[in-house]
Amino acid sequence: MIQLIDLYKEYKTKKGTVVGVDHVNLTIPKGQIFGIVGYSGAGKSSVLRCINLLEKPTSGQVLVDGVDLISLSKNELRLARQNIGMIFQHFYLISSKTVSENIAFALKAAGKSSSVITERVTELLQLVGLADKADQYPAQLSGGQKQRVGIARALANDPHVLLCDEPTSALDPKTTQSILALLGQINQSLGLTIVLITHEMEVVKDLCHGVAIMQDGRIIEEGAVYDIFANPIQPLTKEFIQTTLEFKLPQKLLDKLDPAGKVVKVLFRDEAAEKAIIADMLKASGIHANILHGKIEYIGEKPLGTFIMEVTGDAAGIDKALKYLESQSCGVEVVTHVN
Ligand SMILES: Nc1ncnc2c1ncn2[C@@H]1O[C@H](COP(=O)(O)OP(=O)(O)OP(=O)(O)O)[C@@H](O)[C@H]1O
Repeated sequence: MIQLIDLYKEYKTKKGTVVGVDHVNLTIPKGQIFGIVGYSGAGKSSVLRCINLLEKPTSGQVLVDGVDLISLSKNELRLARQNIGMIFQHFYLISSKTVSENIAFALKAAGKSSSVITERVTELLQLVGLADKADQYPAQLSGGQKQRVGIARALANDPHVLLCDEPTSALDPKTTQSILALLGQINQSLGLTIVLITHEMEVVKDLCHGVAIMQDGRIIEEGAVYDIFANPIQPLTKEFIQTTLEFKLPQKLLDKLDPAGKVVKVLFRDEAAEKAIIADMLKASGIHANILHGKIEYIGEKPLGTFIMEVTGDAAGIDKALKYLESQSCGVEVVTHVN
């Protein structure tokens, strides 16, 4: 488990003091994949780098498996850091060393014997699917393969925690999927706690159990990924979720909308996503609904339906229809801009 207690980090620059992390409190349960989302400058990297004290917090506490890292001596911290692996957007492999040597480097630094190193490197290469690339150099690898080496190196000393700093931002969508699948598999098979920072909500949806949204050094919203998608509160959270909806209504269609009607976004949560609620709503209210966009997806194991529809009819009927949806635990939002 990772606990950040009143974590505060400021940077002294020539232009003055910059606050990177502004009194963050966060608990990440053991074995979770936890996403931290936010725009550039929100403080994601600062939080992540405080978890292994790559950045020393100005104040607050960082507890990993109950151990307060800030209170440790230099030597104790060196050992504690072996429990915390890290991977990076730009991989940071040593270009003059082969794939095997890059992975072995982390084991050598931890003082492992050469027979242990040889055995462990072989094991790790198998785990990340690079058994045939052992003697290649980083320049001979694709981006996805480089990240696999980064993951193997980070796992070399059997950490309990893996910190991922935008691990797929430099990769194409297909490679991104394969790296996310590998991280998911590692989380399952090794029970590793993974903290992943990203600006892509899609990554969070596909991989994470929990998520925190950051803005200006603070966590503005946090929770289980399904709950955040099904019931976002903060405008910024809604904005991030909107980026995963992958649709744009044609302008021609928008021009034709009835000015007396309303365009509503409806979230069908849990079992509501699998029921014929729209048909029941029409029956109950006598209004008309024109579906402009709709999809049902599964986040984790739970269904979430998102529908955009134009509702027309008398005002009382529209009101009744929207109230009916709310009574069925649907999230209802009247939207003027749907793009
Ligand atoms: N070493 C540093 N020196 C001075 N200011 C810093 C330093 N590192 C971060 N900051 C500042 O702290 C704030 C948070 O930065 P941080 O890199 O943590 O955000 P981020 O959300 O990870 O952004 P990005 O996605 O661009 O990496 C920003 O205002 C940034 O300019």
